[in-house]
Amino acid sequence: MEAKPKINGGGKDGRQNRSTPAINGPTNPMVTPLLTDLYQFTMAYAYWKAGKHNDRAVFDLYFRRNPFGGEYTVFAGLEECIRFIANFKLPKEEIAFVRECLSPTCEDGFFDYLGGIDCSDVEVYAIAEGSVVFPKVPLMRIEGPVAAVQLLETPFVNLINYASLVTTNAARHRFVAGKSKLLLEFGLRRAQGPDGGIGASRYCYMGGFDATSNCAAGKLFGIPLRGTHSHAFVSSFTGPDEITEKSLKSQDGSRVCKDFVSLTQTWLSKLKRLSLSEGVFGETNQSELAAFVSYALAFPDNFLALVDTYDVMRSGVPNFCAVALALNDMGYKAKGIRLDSGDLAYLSCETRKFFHNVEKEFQVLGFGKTNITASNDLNEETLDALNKQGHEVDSFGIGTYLVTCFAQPALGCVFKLVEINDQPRIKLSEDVSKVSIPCKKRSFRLYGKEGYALVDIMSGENEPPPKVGQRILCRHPFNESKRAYVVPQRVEDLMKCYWPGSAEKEREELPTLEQIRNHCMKQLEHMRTDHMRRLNPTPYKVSVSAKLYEFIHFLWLNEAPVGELQ
Ligand SMILES: Nc1ncnc2c1ncn2[C@@H]1O[C@H](COP(=O)(O)OP(=O)(O)OP(=O)(O)O)[C@@H](O)[C@H]1O
Ligand SMILES: O=P(O)(O)OC[C@H]1O[C@H](OP(=O)(O)OP(=O)(O)O)[C@H](O)[C@@H]1O
Ligand SMILES: O=C(O)c1cccnc1
Ligand SMILES: [Mg+2]
Repeated sequence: MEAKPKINGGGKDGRQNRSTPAINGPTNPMVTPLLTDLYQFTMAYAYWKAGKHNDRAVFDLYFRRNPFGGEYTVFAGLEECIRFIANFKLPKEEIAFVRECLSPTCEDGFFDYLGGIDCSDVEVYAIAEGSVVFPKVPLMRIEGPVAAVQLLETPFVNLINYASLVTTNAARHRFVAGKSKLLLEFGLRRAQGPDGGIGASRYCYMGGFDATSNCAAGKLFGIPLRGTHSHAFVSSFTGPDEITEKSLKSQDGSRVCKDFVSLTQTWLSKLKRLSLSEGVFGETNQSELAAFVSYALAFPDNFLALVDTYDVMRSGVPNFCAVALALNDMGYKAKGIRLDSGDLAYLSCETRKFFHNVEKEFQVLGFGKTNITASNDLNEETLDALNKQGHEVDSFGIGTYLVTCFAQPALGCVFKLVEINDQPRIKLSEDVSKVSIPCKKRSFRLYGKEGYALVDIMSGENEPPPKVGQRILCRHPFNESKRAYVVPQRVEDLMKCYWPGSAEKEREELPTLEQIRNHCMKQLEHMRTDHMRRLNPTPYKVSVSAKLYEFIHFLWLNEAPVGELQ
Protein backbone atom coordinates (compact mmCIF):
# COMPACT_ATOMS: atom_id res chain seq x y z
CA MET A 1 0.00 0.00 0.00
CA GLU A 2 1.39 3.31 -1.05
CA ALA A 3 0.46 6.80 0.13
CA LYS A 4 1.72 10.13 -1.09
CA PRO A 5 2.04 12.54 1.81
CA LYS A 6 2.17 16.29 1.42
CA ILE A 7 5.49 17.71 2.42
CA ASN A 8 4.96 20.32 5.07
CA GLY A 9 8.28 22.04 4.62
CA GLY A 10 10.23 20.51 7.45
CA GLY A 11 11.53 23.93 8.43
CA LYS A 12 13.82 24.62 5.49
CA ASP A 13 14.16 28.36 5.27
CA GLY A 14 16.26 28.36 2.12
CA ARG A 15 17.78 31.70 3.03
CA GLN A 16 21.35 32.49 3.74
CA ASN A 17 21.05 35.89 5.33
CA ARG A 18 21.80 35.78 9.02
CA SER A 19 19.64 38.81 9.72
CA THR A 20 16.56 36.73 8.84
CA PRO A 21 17.27 33.49 10.68
CA ALA A 22 13.83 31.96 10.18
CA ILE A 23 15.07 28.52 11.17
CA ASN A 24 12.45 26.43 12.93
CA GLY A 25 13.20 24.98 16.34
CA PRO A 26 14.23 21.33 16.75
CA THR A 27 11.78 18.73 15.46
CA ASN A 28 11.40 17.35 18.97
CA PRO A 29 10.13 20.04 21.35
CA MET A 30 11.91 18.22 24.19
CA VAL A 31 15.18 19.51 22.75
CA THR A 32 15.69 22.62 24.89
CA PRO A 33 18.81 24.02 26.61
CA LEU A 34 17.79 21.97 29.66
CA LEU A 35 18.27 18.74 27.72
CA THR A 36 21.83 18.58 28.95
CA ASP A 37 23.96 17.15 31.73
CA LEU A 38 24.02 18.97 35.05
CA TYR A 39 27.77 19.38 34.84
CA GLN A 40 27.42 21.72 31.86
CA PHE A 41 25.61 24.20 34.14
CA THR A 42 27.98 23.71 37.05
CA MET A 43 30.95 24.29 34.73
CA ALA A 44 29.21 27.33 33.24
CA TYR A 45 28.90 28.75 36.77
CA ALA A 46 32.51 28.00 37.60
CA TYR A 47 33.68 29.61 34.30
CA TRP A 48 31.53 32.64 35.11
CA LYS A 49 32.79 32.85 38.70
CA ALA A 50 36.38 32.70 37.43
CA GLY A 51 35.61 35.46 34.90
CA LYS A 52 36.48 32.96 32.15
CA HIS A 53 33.04 32.47 30.62
CA ASN A 54 33.75 34.63 27.60
CA ASP A 55 37.12 33.05 26.82
CA ARG A 56 37.00 32.08 23.15
CA ALA A 57 36.95 28.30 22.89
CA VAL A 58 37.08 25.87 20.00
CA PHE A 59 35.55 22.41 20.39
CA ASP A 60 35.62 19.52 17.91
CA LEU A 61 32.80 17.00 17.68
CA TYR A 62 34.04 13.66 16.32
CA PHE A 63 33.90 9.90 16.89
CA ARG A 64 36.76 7.51 17.45
CA ARG A 65 35.69 4.27 15.80
CA ASN A 66 33.38 3.37 12.93
CA PRO A 67 30.30 1.39 13.99
CA PHE A 68 29.17 -2.14 13.09
CA GLY A 69 32.73 -3.36 12.50
CA GLY A 70 32.80 -1.25 9.36
CA GLU A 71 35.19 1.34 7.99
CA TYR A 72 32.78 4.17 7.26
CA THR A 73 30.09 6.24 8.92
CA VAL A 74 27.43 8.56 7.54
CA PHE A 75 27.18 11.94 9.27
CA ALA A 76 23.63 12.93 10.23
CA GLY A 77 21.81 15.19 12.67
CA LEU A 78 23.38 18.49 11.63
CA GLU A 79 20.12 20.22 10.73
CA GLU A 80 18.73 19.52 14.20
CA CYS A 81 21.86 21.03 15.81
CA ILE A 82 21.48 24.18 13.73
CA ARG A 83 17.77 24.39 14.57
CA PHE A 84 18.71 24.06 18.23
CA ILE A 85 21.39 26.73 18.19
CA ALA A 86 19.30 29.11 16.08
CA ASN A 87 16.61 29.08 18.77
CA PHE A 88 18.80 28.73 21.85
CA LYS A 89 17.31 30.67 24.73
CA LEU A 90 16.79 29.68 28.35
CA PRO A 91 13.34 30.77 29.39
CA LYS A 92 12.73 32.08 32.92
CA GLU A 93 11.23 28.78 34.17
CA GLU A 94 14.26 26.80 33.00
CA ILE A 95 16.62 29.26 34.66
CA ALA A 96 14.60 29.01 37.86
CA PHE A 97 14.99 25.24 37.70
CA VAL A 98 18.74 25.47 37.12
CA ARG A 99 18.95 27.79 40.12
CA GLU A 100 17.20 25.12 42.22
CA CYS A 101 19.62 22.46 41.01
CA LEU A 102 22.81 24.40 41.64
CA SER A 103 24.25 25.30 45.02
CA PRO A 104 22.40 28.02 46.97
CA THR A 105 25.71 29.88 47.12
CA CYS A 106 25.55 30.57 43.34
CA GLU A 107 25.30 34.30 42.75
CA ASP A 108 22.30 35.99 41.08
CA GLY A 109 24.44 37.59 38.41
CA PHE A 110 25.08 34.15 36.87
CA PHE A 111 21.39 33.54 36.29
CA ASP A 112 21.04 36.94 34.59
CA TYR A 113 23.97 35.94 32.40
CA LEU A 114 22.33 32.55 31.59
CA GLY A 115 19.15 34.32 30.50
CA GLY A 116 21.14 36.41 28.03
CA ILE A 117 22.89 33.52 26.23
CA ASP A 118 21.58 33.20 22.66
CA CYS A 119 24.47 31.73 20.63
CA SER A 120 24.69 34.84 18.44
CA ASP A 121 28.44 34.80 18.99
CA VAL A 122 28.89 31.06 18.46
CA GLU A 123 30.20 29.79 15.13
CA VAL A 124 29.47 26.29 13.81
CA TYR A 125 31.44 24.71 10.98
CA ALA A 126 30.53 21.24 9.80
CA ILE A 127 30.85 18.60 7.14
CA ALA A 128 27.71 18.42 4.98
CA GLU A 129 24.99 16.21 6.45
CA GLY A 130 24.80 12.86 4.64
CA SER A 131 28.55 12.79 3.96
CA VAL A 132 30.65 9.69 4.46
CA VAL A 133 32.96 10.45 7.38
CA PHE A 134 35.78 8.82 9.29
CA PRO A 135 37.13 8.60 12.84
CA LYS A 136 39.01 11.53 14.38
CA VAL A 137 38.09 14.01 11.62
CA PRO A 138 35.87 16.72 13.17
CA LEU A 139 32.29 16.42 11.99
CA MET A 140 31.64 19.82 13.55
CA ARG A 141 33.78 22.61 14.96
CA ILE A 142 32.07 24.88 17.44
CA GLU A 143 33.68 28.17 18.39
CA GLY A 144 32.47 30.72 20.91
CA PRO A 145 32.44 31.81 24.52
CA VAL A 146 33.53 28.76 26.48
CA ALA A 147 30.58 28.66 28.90
CA ALA A 148 27.98 28.95 26.11
CA VAL A 149 29.65 26.34 23.90
CA GLN A 150 30.00 24.01 26.86
CA LEU A 151 26.21 24.10 27.22
CA LEU A 152 25.91 22.79 23.64
CA GLU A 153 28.01 19.68 24.21
CA THR A 154 25.37 17.24 25.42
CA PRO A 155 22.52 18.21 23.11
CA PHE A 156 24.81 18.33 20.05
CA VAL A 157 26.36 14.96 20.80
CA ASN A 158 22.91 13.55 21.51
CA LEU A 159 21.52 14.89 18.23
CA ILE A 160 24.44 13.54 16.17
CA ASN A 161 25.05 10.17 17.82
CA TYR A 162 21.93 8.16 17.08
CA ALA A 163 21.23 10.04 13.84
CA SER A 164 24.64 9.11 12.41
CA LEU A 165 24.49 5.58 13.81
CA VAL A 166 21.10 4.72 12.33
CA THR A 167 21.86 6.44 9.01
CA THR A 168 25.01 4.33 8.80
CA ASN A 169 23.01 1.22 9.69
CA ALA A 170 20.52 2.01 6.92
CA ALA A 171 23.35 2.62 4.44
CA ARG A 172 24.90 -0.73 5.38
CA HIS A 173 21.56 -2.53 4.86
CA ARG A 174 21.22 -0.80 1.50
CA PHE A 175 24.74 -1.87 0.53
CA VAL A 176 24.00 -5.54 1.26
CA ALA A 177 20.50 -5.50 -0.29
CA GLY A 178 21.75 -3.93 -3.53
CA LYS A 179 20.55 -0.90 -5.45
CA SER A 180 17.61 -2.56 -7.17
CA LYS A 181 15.71 -3.68 -4.04
CA LEU A 182 13.00 -1.62 -2.41
CA LEU A 183 13.81 -1.07 1.26
CA LEU A 184 10.96 -0.29 3.66
CA GLU A 185 11.54 0.80 7.22
CA PHE A 186 9.02 -0.93 9.52
CA GLY A 187 10.60 -0.15 12.90
CA LEU A 188 8.27 2.25 14.70
CA ARG A 189 6.79 -0.33 17.09
CA ARG A 190 10.24 -1.53 18.13
CA ALA A 191 12.10 1.78 18.21
CA GLN A 192 13.39 3.27 21.44
CA GLY A 193 10.43 5.49 22.17
CA PRO A 194 8.66 8.03 19.96
CA ASP A 195 11.78 10.11 19.23
CA GLY A 196 13.70 6.95 18.36
CA GLY A 197 10.89 6.01 15.98
CA ILE A 198 10.63 9.39 14.25
CA GLY A 199 14.41 9.72 14.07
CA ALA A 200 14.82 6.21 12.70
CA SER A 201 12.35 6.84 9.88
CA ARG A 202 13.98 10.12 8.89
CA TYR A 203 17.56 8.89 9.05
CA CYS A 204 16.91 5.48 7.48
CA TYR A 205 15.46 7.37 4.52
CA MET A 206 18.57 9.55 4.49
CA GLY A 207 20.75 6.41 4.52
CA GLY A 208 19.05 4.91 1.49
CA PHE A 209 15.72 3.35 2.48
CA ASP A 210 12.89 4.06 0.06
CA ALA A 211 9.94 4.46 2.38
CA THR A 212 8.62 4.09 5.90
CA SER A 213 5.47 2.75 7.52
CA ASN A 214 5.61 5.63 10.06
CA CYS A 215 2.81 8.09 9.25
CA ALA A 216 4.11 10.84 11.53
CA ALA A 217 7.48 10.74 9.76
CA GLY A 218 5.68 10.84 6.42
CA LYS A 219 3.88 14.02 7.43
CA LEU A 220 6.84 15.68 9.13
CA PHE A 221 9.49 14.98 6.52
CA GLY A 222 7.65 14.04 3.33
CA ILE A 223 9.10 10.52 3.36
CA PRO A 224 7.12 8.15 1.08
CA LEU A 225 4.76 5.96 3.09
CA ARG A 226 4.34 2.26 2.36
CA GLY A 227 2.67 -0.65 4.01
CA THR A 228 0.96 -4.00 3.62
CA HIS A 229 -1.41 -5.51 6.21
CA SER A 230 -1.00 -7.67 9.29
CA HIS A 231 -1.84 -11.22 10.33
CA ALA A 232 -4.68 -9.84 12.46
CA PHE A 233 -6.48 -8.71 9.32
CA VAL A 234 -6.30 -12.22 7.89
CA SER A 235 -7.24 -14.03 11.09
CA SER A 236 -10.12 -11.64 11.79
CA PHE A 237 -12.09 -13.29 8.93
CA THR A 238 -13.88 -16.57 9.45
CA GLY A 239 -15.14 -17.33 5.92
CA PRO A 240 -16.48 -15.97 2.61
CA ASP A 241 -20.02 -15.71 4.03
CA GLU A 242 -18.87 -12.68 5.97
CA ILE A 243 -18.53 -10.70 2.74
CA THR A 244 -21.86 -9.02 2.06
CA GLU A 245 -20.94 -6.31 -0.44
CA LYS A 246 -19.49 -8.44 -3.23
CA SER A 247 -19.62 -6.18 -6.27
CA LEU A 248 -16.62 -4.63 -7.97
CA LYS A 249 -16.58 -2.04 -10.73
CA SER A 250 -13.95 -2.61 -13.41
CA GLN A 251 -10.92 -0.39 -13.54
CA ASP A 252 -12.22 1.56 -16.56
CA GLY A 253 -15.68 1.85 -15.01
CA SER A 254 -17.35 0.08 -17.96
CA ARG A 255 -18.46 -3.11 -16.15
CA VAL A 256 -19.58 -4.34 -12.76
CA CYS A 257 -18.88 -7.80 -11.36
CA LYS A 258 -21.82 -8.46 -9.06
CA ASP A 259 -20.19 -11.35 -7.21
CA PHE A 260 -16.44 -10.89 -6.95
CA VAL A 261 -16.31 -13.72 -4.36
CA SER A 262 -17.60 -16.24 -6.92
CA LEU A 263 -15.22 -14.93 -9.55
CA THR A 264 -12.36 -15.55 -7.15
CA GLN A 265 -13.63 -19.06 -6.34
CA THR A 266 -13.78 -19.83 -10.06
CA TRP A 267 -10.16 -18.80 -10.44
CA LEU A 268 -9.18 -20.87 -7.44
CA SER A 269 -10.76 -23.94 -9.06
CA LYS A 270 -8.92 -23.23 -12.31
CA LEU A 271 -5.66 -22.92 -10.39
CA LYS A 272 -6.36 -26.20 -8.64
CA ARG A 273 -7.08 -28.00 -11.86
CA LEU A 274 -3.85 -26.85 -13.38
CA SER A 275 -1.15 -29.38 -13.78
CA LEU A 276 1.21 -26.85 -12.23
CA SER A 277 -0.57 -27.04 -8.93
CA GLU A 278 -0.85 -30.80 -8.75
CA GLY A 279 0.34 -31.80 -5.36
CA VAL A 280 1.11 -28.20 -4.50
CA PHE A 281 -2.17 -27.40 -2.83
CA GLY A 282 -5.58 -28.90 -2.18
CA GLU A 283 -8.10 -26.97 -0.15
CA THR A 284 -6.87 -23.51 0.71
CA ASN A 285 -7.91 -21.72 3.87
CA GLN A 286 -11.27 -20.10 3.11
CA SER A 287 -11.11 -17.53 5.89
CA GLU A 288 -7.79 -16.35 4.45
CA LEU A 289 -9.39 -16.16 1.02
CA ALA A 290 -12.20 -14.06 2.53
CA ALA A 291 -9.64 -11.69 3.99
CA PHE A 292 -7.85 -11.33 0.66
CA VAL A 293 -11.12 -10.76 -1.23
CA SER A 294 -12.17 -8.10 1.28
CA TYR A 295 -8.84 -6.35 0.98
CA ALA A 296 -9.09 -6.46 -2.81
CA LEU A 297 -12.59 -5.00 -2.70
CA ALA A 298 -11.33 -2.19 -0.47
CA PHE A 299 -8.18 -1.52 -2.52
CA PRO A 300 -8.59 -3.02 -6.01
CA ASP A 301 -5.73 -0.82 -7.30
CA ASN A 302 -3.44 -1.68 -4.45
CA PHE A 303 -4.08 -5.31 -3.64
CA LEU A 304 -1.39 -7.05 -1.70
CA ALA A 305 -1.56 -9.97 0.67
CA LEU A 306 0.32 -11.30 3.66
CA VAL A 307 0.48 -14.96 2.71
CA ASP A 308 2.01 -16.73 5.70
CA THR A 309 -0.81 -16.75 8.24
CA TYR A 310 -1.70 -20.42 7.59
CA ASP A 311 0.56 -21.96 4.98
CA VAL A 312 2.44 -20.04 2.31
CA MET A 313 2.49 -22.53 -0.58
CA ARG A 314 -0.64 -24.54 0.25
CA SER A 315 -2.90 -21.60 0.98
CA GLY A 316 -1.53 -18.03 0.97
CA VAL A 317 0.02 -17.95 -2.51
CA PRO A 318 -2.81 -19.82 -4.34
CA ASN A 319 -5.41 -17.65 -2.57
CA PHE A 320 -3.50 -14.53 -3.56
CA CYS A 321 -3.27 -15.68 -7.18
CA ALA A 322 -7.00 -16.45 -7.31
CA VAL A 323 -7.85 -12.92 -6.15
CA ALA A 324 -5.18 -11.37 -8.37
CA LEU A 325 -6.53 -13.21 -11.46
CA ALA A 326 -10.08 -12.14 -10.62
CA LEU A 327 -8.83 -8.55 -10.30
CA ASN A 328 -7.03 -8.96 -13.63
CA ASP A 329 -10.41 -9.83 -15.23
CA MET A 330 -11.66 -6.49 -13.95
CA GLY A 331 -8.68 -4.58 -15.35
CA TYR A 332 -6.67 -4.29 -12.11
CA LYS A 333 -3.10 -5.34 -11.52
CA ALA A 334 -2.37 -6.89 -8.13
CA LYS A 335 0.58 -5.42 -6.25
CA GLY A 336 2.08 -8.46 -4.60
CA ILE A 337 2.60 -10.54 -1.50
CA ARG A 338 4.47 -10.33 1.79
CA LEU A 339 6.28 -13.24 3.44
CA ASP A 340 6.83 -12.82 7.18
CA SER A 341 8.11 -16.20 8.36
CA GLY A 342 9.82 -19.36 7.26
CA ASP A 343 12.74 -19.76 4.89
CA LEU A 344 12.50 -16.55 2.91
CA ALA A 345 14.93 -17.70 0.20
CA TYR A 346 13.07 -20.94 -0.46
CA LEU A 347 9.57 -19.49 -0.18
CA SER A 348 10.36 -16.51 -2.41
CA CYS A 349 11.77 -18.82 -5.10
CA GLU A 350 8.82 -21.20 -4.90
CA THR A 351 6.39 -18.27 -5.05
CA ARG A 352 8.19 -16.82 -8.05
CA LYS A 353 7.93 -20.18 -9.86
CA PHE A 354 4.21 -20.26 -9.08
CA PHE A 355 3.79 -16.70 -10.44
CA HIS A 356 5.66 -17.59 -13.64
CA ASN A 357 3.51 -20.67 -14.14
CA VAL A 358 0.35 -18.60 -13.69
CA GLU A 359 1.63 -16.10 -16.27
CA LYS A 360 2.35 -18.91 -18.73
CA GLU A 361 -0.85 -20.89 -18.18
CA PHE A 362 -3.28 -17.99 -18.20
CA GLN A 363 -1.40 -15.58 -20.46
CA VAL A 364 -1.38 -12.80 -17.89
CA LEU A 365 1.51 -10.70 -19.07
CA GLY A 366 3.87 -9.59 -16.29
CA PHE A 367 2.29 -11.78 -13.61
CA GLY A 368 5.58 -13.58 -13.10
CA LYS A 369 7.11 -10.31 -11.96
CA THR A 370 4.53 -9.66 -9.22
CA ASN A 371 6.21 -8.09 -6.20
CA ILE A 372 7.45 -10.26 -3.35
CA THR A 373 8.12 -8.44 -0.08
CA ALA A 374 9.88 -10.18 2.79
CA SER A 375 10.06 -9.28 6.46
CA ASN A 376 10.75 -10.99 9.80
CA ASP A 377 13.76 -10.01 11.92
CA LEU A 378 15.86 -9.12 8.91
CA ASN A 379 19.31 -7.60 9.30
CA GLU A 380 22.59 -7.31 7.40
CA GLU A 381 23.46 -10.95 8.07
CA THR A 382 20.13 -12.38 6.94
CA LEU A 383 20.17 -10.19 3.81
CA ASP A 384 23.67 -11.42 3.08
CA ALA A 385 22.61 -15.04 3.67
CA LEU A 386 19.63 -14.62 1.32
CA ASN A 387 21.91 -13.18 -1.36
CA LYS A 388 24.27 -16.13 -1.05
CA GLN A 389 21.44 -18.69 -1.26
CA GLY A 390 19.65 -16.92 -4.12
CA HIS A 391 16.20 -15.45 -3.57
CA GLU A 392 13.35 -13.78 -5.43
CA VAL A 393 12.50 -10.99 -2.98
CA ASP A 394 11.90 -7.55 -4.52
CA SER A 395 11.31 -5.55 -1.33
CA PHE A 396 12.46 -5.92 2.23
CA GLY A 397 10.54 -4.62 5.24
CA ILE A 398 13.02 -4.14 8.08
CA GLY A 399 12.27 -3.04 11.62
CA THR A 400 13.80 -4.13 14.91
CA TYR A 401 17.45 -4.69 13.95
CA LEU A 402 17.57 -1.56 11.84
CA VAL A 403 16.06 1.04 14.12
CA THR A 404 17.39 -0.21 17.43
CA CYS A 405 20.87 -0.52 15.90
CA PHE A 406 20.97 -3.93 17.50
CA ALA A 407 24.51 -4.66 16.30
CA GLN A 408 25.89 -1.57 18.06
CA PRO A 409 23.80 0.67 20.26
CA ALA A 410 25.91 3.86 20.28
CA LEU A 411 28.40 5.60 18.04
CA GLY A 412 30.45 7.24 20.78
CA CYS A 413 30.73 10.79 19.48
CA VAL A 414 32.72 13.15 21.69
CA PHE A 415 33.07 16.92 22.05
CA LYS A 416 36.59 17.99 22.93
CA LEU A 417 38.23 21.33 23.60
CA VAL A 418 41.01 21.88 21.05
CA GLU A 419 41.84 25.55 21.57
CA ILE A 420 41.12 28.37 24.03
CA ASN A 421 42.05 32.02 23.58
CA ASP A 422 44.16 30.95 20.57
CA GLN A 423 46.06 28.43 22.73
CA PRO A 424 45.87 24.87 21.36
CA ARG A 425 44.80 22.30 23.96
CA ILE A 426 45.19 18.52 24.05
CA LYS A 427 43.54 15.72 26.06
CA LEU A 428 45.96 12.90 26.84
CA SER A 429 45.09 9.29 27.50
CA GLU A 430 46.85 5.99 28.13
CA ASP A 431 44.85 4.83 25.15
CA VAL A 432 46.39 6.56 22.12
CA SER A 433 43.13 6.41 20.21
CA LYS A 434 41.64 8.67 22.90
CA VAL A 435 44.28 11.41 22.62
CA SER A 436 42.60 14.44 21.08
CA ILE A 437 44.01 16.28 18.09
CA PRO A 438 44.65 19.87 19.22
CA CYS A 439 44.24 23.19 17.34
CA LYS A 440 41.59 24.87 15.31
CA LYS A 441 41.90 22.77 12.18
CA ARG A 442 40.79 22.47 8.61
CA SER A 443 40.08 19.11 6.99
CA PHE A 444 40.36 18.09 3.38
CA ARG A 445 39.49 14.99 1.41
CA LEU A 446 42.06 14.11 -1.23
CA TYR A 447 40.94 12.19 -4.31
CA GLY A 448 43.18 10.03 -6.51
CA LYS A 449 43.49 9.31 -10.21
CA GLU A 450 40.55 6.92 -10.32
CA GLY A 451 38.21 9.40 -8.72
CA TYR A 452 38.10 7.64 -5.34
CA ALA A 453 38.78 9.35 -2.03
CA LEU A 454 42.30 8.40 -0.88
CA VAL A 455 42.76 10.08 2.44
CA ASP A 456 41.38 12.77 4.75
CA ILE A 457 43.95 15.22 6.04
CA MET A 458 43.67 17.69 8.90
CA SER A 459 45.93 20.73 9.07
CA GLY A 460 46.30 23.83 11.21
CA GLU A 461 43.87 26.59 10.30
CA ASN A 462 46.55 28.86 8.89
CA GLU A 463 48.44 26.29 6.88
CA PRO A 464 48.12 26.57 3.09
CA PRO A 465 45.50 24.06 1.89
CA PRO A 466 46.52 21.04 -0.20
CA LYS A 467 46.60 21.78 -3.93
CA VAL A 468 45.65 19.66 -6.90
CA GLY A 469 48.74 18.11 -8.49
CA GLN A 470 50.98 19.12 -5.61
CA ARG A 471 52.59 16.34 -3.55
CA ILE A 472 51.73 16.49 0.12
CA LEU A 473 52.92 14.37 3.04
CA CYS A 474 50.04 12.78 4.93
CA ARG A 475 50.98 11.46 8.37
CA HIS A 476 49.14 9.17 10.75
CA PRO A 477 48.38 11.46 13.70
CA PHE A 478 50.03 9.20 16.29
CA ASN A 479 52.06 6.52 14.53
CA GLU A 480 55.39 7.90 13.37
CA SER A 481 56.08 5.21 10.80
CA LYS A 482 52.74 5.53 9.01
CA ARG A 483 52.98 8.20 6.35
CA ALA A 484 52.45 8.62 2.64
CA TYR A 485 52.89 11.18 -0.10
CA VAL A 486 49.76 12.00 -2.01
CA VAL A 487 49.36 13.95 -5.24
CA PRO A 488 45.65 14.82 -5.15
CA GLN A 489 43.64 15.00 -8.36
CA ARG A 490 40.87 16.74 -6.46
CA VAL A 491 40.80 18.46 -3.10
CA GLU A 492 37.59 18.85 -1.14
CA ASP A 493 37.43 21.33 1.73
CA LEU A 494 35.23 19.39 4.15
CA MET A 495 34.03 22.01 6.64
CA LYS A 496 31.48 24.67 5.77
CA CYS A 497 30.03 27.44 7.91
CA TYR A 498 26.49 26.52 9.06
CA TRP A 499 26.20 29.13 11.79
CA PRO A 500 28.43 32.21 11.43
CA GLY A 501 27.67 33.80 14.82
CA SER A 502 29.14 37.28 14.72
CA ALA A 503 31.66 36.40 12.00
CA GLU A 504 31.17 38.06 8.62
CA LYS A 505 30.52 34.83 6.75
CA GLU A 506 27.81 33.42 4.58
CA ARG A 507 25.70 30.77 6.23
CA GLU A 508 25.49 27.50 4.34
CA GLU A 509 21.91 26.79 3.33
CA LEU A 510 20.28 23.79 5.03
CA PRO A 511 19.48 21.26 2.31
CA THR A 512 16.20 19.37 2.16
CA LEU A 513 16.02 15.75 3.33
CA GLU A 514 15.82 14.67 -0.30
CA GLN A 515 19.00 16.62 -1.16
CA ILE A 516 20.83 15.14 1.84
CA ARG A 517 19.73 11.65 0.82
CA ASN A 518 20.95 12.18 -2.75
CA HIS A 519 24.25 13.52 -1.45
CA CYS A 520 24.58 10.46 0.79
CA MET A 521 23.85 8.03 -2.06
CA LYS A 522 26.39 9.75 -4.29
CA GLN A 523 29.06 9.72 -1.60
CA LEU A 524 28.55 6.02 -0.93
CA GLU A 525 28.69 5.21 -4.63
CA HIS A 526 32.07 6.90 -4.86
CA MET A 527 33.61 4.91 -2.02
CA ARG A 528 36.10 2.22 -2.91
CA THR A 529 34.35 -1.13 -2.47
CA ASP A 530 37.11 -2.53 -0.26
CA HIS A 531 36.25 0.13 2.36
CA MET A 532 32.59 -0.87 2.11
CA ARG A 533 32.69 -4.68 2.25
CA ARG A 534 31.31 -6.35 5.37
CA LEU A 535 34.14 -8.76 6.07
CA ASN A 536 37.53 -7.25 6.91
CA PRO A 537 37.05 -3.93 5.11
CA THR A 538 40.16 -1.89 4.36
CA PRO A 539 40.53 1.05 6.75
CA TYR A 540 40.30 4.46 5.11
CA LYS A 541 43.31 6.65 5.87
CA VAL A 542 42.89 9.62 8.18
CA SER A 543 45.95 11.82 8.48
CA VAL A 544 47.42 15.12 9.61
CA SER A 545 49.82 17.47 7.87
CA ALA A 546 53.52 17.25 8.74
CA LYS A 547 53.25 20.53 10.62
CA LEU A 548 50.25 19.47 12.66
CA TYR A 549 51.94 16.15 13.40
CA GLU A 550 54.99 17.94 14.83
CA PHE A 551 52.78 20.23 16.84
CA ILE A 552 50.65 17.41 18.33
CA HIS A 553 53.77 15.67 19.53
CA PHE A 554 55.35 18.85 20.85
CA LEU A 555 52.20 19.61 22.87
CA TRP A 556 51.94 16.00 23.99
CA LEU A 557 55.44 16.05 25.44
CA ASN A 558 54.82 19.48 26.90
CA GLU A 559 51.68 18.43 28.74
CA ALA A 560 52.63 14.91 29.82
CA PRO A 561 54.49 14.84 33.12
CA VAL A 562 57.74 12.84 33.02
CA GLY A 563 57.48 9.76 35.23
CA GLU A 564 60.03 8.88 37.87
CA LEU A 565 61.22 5.32 38.39
CA GLN A 566 62.09 4.35 41.93
N1 LIG B 1 16.91 -18.43 3.89
C1 LIG B 1 17.25 -17.84 5.02
N2 LIG B 1 18.53 -17.79 5.38
C2 LIG B 1 18.90 -17.22 6.54
N3 LIG B 1 18.04 -16.68 7.40
C3 LIG B 1 16.73 -16.72 7.09
C4 LIG B 1 16.29 -17.28 5.90
N4 LIG B 1 14.95 -17.19 5.87
C5 LIG B 1 14.58 -16.56 7.01
N5 LIG B 1 15.64 -16.25 7.75
C6 LIG B 1 15.69 -15.61 9.06
O1 LIG B 1 15.56 -16.63 10.01
C7 LIG B 1 14.82 -16.20 11.14
C8 LIG B 1 13.63 -17.14 11.32
O2 LIG B 1 12.94 -16.73 12.44
P1 LIG B 1 12.21 -17.75 13.43
O3 LIG B 1 13.13 -18.84 13.81
O4 LIG B 1 11.61 -16.94 14.51
O5 LIG B 1 11.15 -18.43 12.52
P2 LIG B 1 9.86 -17.89 11.86
O6 LIG B 1 10.03 -18.12 10.41
O7 LIG B 1 9.55 -16.49 12.26
O8 LIG B 1 8.85 -18.91 12.42
P3 LIG B 1 7.52 -18.73 13.20
O9 LIG B 1 6.47 -18.67 12.15
O10 LIG B 1 7.47 -19.95 14.03
O11 LIG B 1 7.65 -17.45 14.00
C9 LIG B 1 14.44 -14.76 10.87
O12 LIG B 1 15.37 -13.89 11.47
C10 LIG B 1 14.57 -14.64 9.35
O13 LIG B 1 14.90 -13.33 8.91
O1 LIG C 1 10.71 -8.14 12.09
P1 LIG C 1 11.05 -6.72 12.04
O2 LIG C 1 12.33 -6.46 11.31
O3 LIG C 1 11.02 -6.05 13.38
O4 LIG C 1 9.92 -6.01 11.10
C1 LIG C 1 8.69 -5.60 11.52
C2 LIG C 1 7.82 -6.74 12.00
O5 LIG C 1 6.69 -6.21 12.58
C3 LIG C 1 5.55 -6.89 12.13
O6 LIG C 1 5.11 -7.95 12.89
P2 LIG C 1 5.43 -8.21 14.42
O7 LIG C 1 6.88 -8.46 14.56
O8 LIG C 1 4.84 -7.13 15.27
O9 LIG C 1 4.68 -9.54 14.69
P3 LIG C 1 5.14 -10.97 14.16
O10 LIG C 1 6.58 -11.14 14.50
O11 LIG C 1 4.29 -11.90 14.92
O12 LIG C 1 4.90 -10.98 12.71
C4 LIG C 1 5.94 -7.40 10.76
O13 LIG C 1 5.18 -8.48 10.38
C5 LIG C 1 7.39 -7.68 10.89
O14 LIG C 1 7.61 -9.01 11.23
O1 LIG D 1 3.00 -2.43 6.51
C1 LIG D 1 3.53 -3.44 6.96
O2 LIG D 1 3.57 -4.51 6.36
C2 LIG D 1 4.22 -3.37 8.30
C3 LIG D 1 4.30 -2.22 9.01
C4 LIG D 1 4.93 -2.20 10.22
C5 LIG D 1 5.46 -3.34 10.72
N1 LIG D 1 5.38 -4.48 10.02
C6 LIG D 1 4.77 -4.50 8.83
MG1 LIG E 1 8.24 -10.20 13.94
